[in-house]
Amino acid sequence: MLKVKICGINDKHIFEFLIQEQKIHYLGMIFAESKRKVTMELLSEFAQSLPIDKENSNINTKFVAVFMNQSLDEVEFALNAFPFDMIQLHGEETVGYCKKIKKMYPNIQTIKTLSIPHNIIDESLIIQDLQRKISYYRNCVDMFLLDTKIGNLVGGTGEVFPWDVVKPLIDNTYRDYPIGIAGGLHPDNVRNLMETIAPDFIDVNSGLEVDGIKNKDKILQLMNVLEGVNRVK
Ligand SMILES: O=C(O)c1ccccc1NCC(=O)[C@H](O)[C@H](O)COP(=O)(O)O
Repeated sequence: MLKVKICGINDKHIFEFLIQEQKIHYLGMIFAESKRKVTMELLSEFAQSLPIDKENSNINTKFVAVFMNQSLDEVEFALNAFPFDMIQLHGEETVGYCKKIKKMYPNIQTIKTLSIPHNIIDESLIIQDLQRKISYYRNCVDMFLLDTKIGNLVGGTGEVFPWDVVKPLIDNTYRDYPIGIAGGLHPDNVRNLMETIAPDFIDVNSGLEVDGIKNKDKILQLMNVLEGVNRVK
C-alpha cells in the first residue's frame, strides 16, 4: 500500500480535517527555518484537538517532527511539546547525530532525507553516492526520503527530480527499509510517479497549497488519487 505524508501542516482547520478523515498516514510539522514553520502556540492547539489517549483511539495518523541541522535541545523541546511518533532529519545530520537521536528516543521512528540535485549530470555518480549514504545511515534510521535539491535549497522546493534515476534503489530486492519520494508532487503527477517508480510512500507539500496555504480541495484530490492507486496495487 502506498502511504502518504503531507508536510508543513500549520493550520488548525486542516489539521482537524486530516485527523477526522484518517486517509493520510503521516502529518509533518516543520521546526526548521521555513515559511511553514509551526509555532509552539499552534502545536499546543493541535495537541488539544487530539483525544487524551491517542493509542486507544481510532486515530492511526503518525505525527512527524521535521528538523534540519538542529540541536538536540531543539529536538527535545519539540518532542516535549507534542506527541510525535516520528522525526524527519532533513539536513546534513551525521551518522553520529542520528545514532544519538536513536539512543535518546528508541520508540520514535526516524526518516533521513537524502537530497537529489534537480539537474543531474552524471546518473551513476548520484546512485553511487545514494547507495553509500544508505549503507552508512541504514543502522541508525528507519526509512529514507529522497527529495529535490536546487543549489543550496532543500525542502519545499516544489520541483521534481528525475525519478527514473533512483529506480535501481527502489527496485533493489534486498531492500528491507522503506523509501519515500518528495519534491514537486501534487495530485496530478502522483499516478505518473507510480507508473515510473513505485516507492513505499510519498511526501506532498507545496503541491497542496494555494497562495502558500494548504488547500482542502487539493487534499481531497490527493485522497482520491491515493484511493485509486491503492485499489490497483
Ligand atoms: O517545506 C519546507 O518549507 C521545508 C523547509 C525546511 C526543511 C524542510 C522542509 N520541508 C520538508 C518536506 O518534507 C517537504 O515536504 C519536501 O521537501 C517536499 O516539498 P515540496 O517539493 O514542496 O512538495
